[in-house]
Amino acid sequence: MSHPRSARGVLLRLKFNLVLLAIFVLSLAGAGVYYYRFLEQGAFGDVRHDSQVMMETALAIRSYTTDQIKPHLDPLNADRFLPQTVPAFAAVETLRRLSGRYPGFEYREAALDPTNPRDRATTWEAGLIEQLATAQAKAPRDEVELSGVHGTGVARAMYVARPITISDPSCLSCHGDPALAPPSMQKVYGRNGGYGWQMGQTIGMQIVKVPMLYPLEKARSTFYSFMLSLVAVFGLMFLGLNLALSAMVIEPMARLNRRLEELATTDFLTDLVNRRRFFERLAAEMADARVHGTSLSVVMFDLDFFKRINDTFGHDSGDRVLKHTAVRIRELLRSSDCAARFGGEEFMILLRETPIDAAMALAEAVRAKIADAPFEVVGTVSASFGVAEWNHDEDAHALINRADRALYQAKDRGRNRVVRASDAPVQRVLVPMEGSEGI
Ligand SMILES: Nc1nc2c(ncn2[C@@H]2O[C@H](COP(=O)(O)OP(=O)(O)OP(=O)(O)O)[C@@H](O)[C@H]2O)c(=O)[nH]1
Repeated sequence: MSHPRSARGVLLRLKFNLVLLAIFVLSLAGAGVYYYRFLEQGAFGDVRHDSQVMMETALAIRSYTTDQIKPHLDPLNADRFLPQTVPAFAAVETLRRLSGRYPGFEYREAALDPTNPRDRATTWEAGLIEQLATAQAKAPRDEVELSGVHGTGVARAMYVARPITISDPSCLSCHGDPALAPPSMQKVYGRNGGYGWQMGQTIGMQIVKVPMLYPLEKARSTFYSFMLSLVAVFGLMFLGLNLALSAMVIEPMARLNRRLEELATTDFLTDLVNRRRFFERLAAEMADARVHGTSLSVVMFDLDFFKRINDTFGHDSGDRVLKHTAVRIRELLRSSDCAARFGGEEFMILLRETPIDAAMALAEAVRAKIADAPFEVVGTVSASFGVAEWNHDEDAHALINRADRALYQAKDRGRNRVVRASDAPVQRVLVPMEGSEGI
């Protein structure tokens, strides 16, 4: 009987843990998706910020070159062209030093028809310049900017691009009519590119690239640490809740169930098992005996003239006789035997692996144990016994009926004796009592 109880505990724990696991998996998935997006957005934000800073740095270098360097060095340009006086050159060269320290950070000024061939736009850059030119033409006064992600894997980078649109007429002194351009410049770059520019024309773009690999990897490792700590917290919670479940629910419930089971199967007066439990044990022992081909006997006995004891000494004295009878029976039984108070002053003993002769001997010992020593207050008490061995064909009722008939024969023959049951089945049907159904 302990198996179904522990099975109930296991089932309860299993259900509880499944619910817990489902909640955890859902929470983990929800928190994971939310947190990963949050970190990814943070990484994009950082990269965007870095690219803006870099773009502003390039603009600062450009304007410093135009305002502070170019005016001083321009007189020298007549003899020997100094590219350092060109704002684009100054910005590109300065920020190139930065990429030595921060690999992947790039600044470029790409043009469709550049003076310096190294500034020639790639196909992808040319497409961007077209887009910027279109946007700038639509909104000539606005600060146009395009940004996005370009490249894959390690080369994946965020770019920010701004158009280079001719707004200063002085630009045309070098890039308008080639005949008017400084000869020293033409000596360096030739006359093939970078001329014929118009005011308001978008001739190229400034483009900044900031690598995404590091911020995204940082976001990913933060994400894995977070998820790992969530799993660890859940593991501890899982353990704690299981311990609490055992201590606060499963164990008390099991104790309560054991107590209820005891109450439901024990006779409160004698502490022997009751009729219901006896039939359960009998069914189990019969099944076992059938499988193993062993013998099984029952001893049924009834105290003699018990009504007289009650009437003479009072009901409480009768109760004490019942109690002490149980004590005397117990002293003679093996732990594998089962004694029950069957009802009133009637008792039953189930003897496993016991043939009829051994059962008769045991019944005789019980009879002597009751009859030979007087009970307190009431004195000598005797009992009559019926003993039957199960024949492996009959059901529990037929076996009990045979023992019952033998018991009545013992009464008929003068009481205080043991009678062996006949092998013939009893025609008379016992009225089934509580707990005997279905046996
Ligand atoms: N004190 C006490 N008496 C009980 C209890 N249960 C049944 N009895 C009494 O047991 C008596 C049984 O009487 P009977 O069935 O006439 O049997 P008997 O007097 O023992 O006579 P025989 O069985 O023929 O020897 C009745 O008086 C019941 O009231 C109980 O729990 N306590």
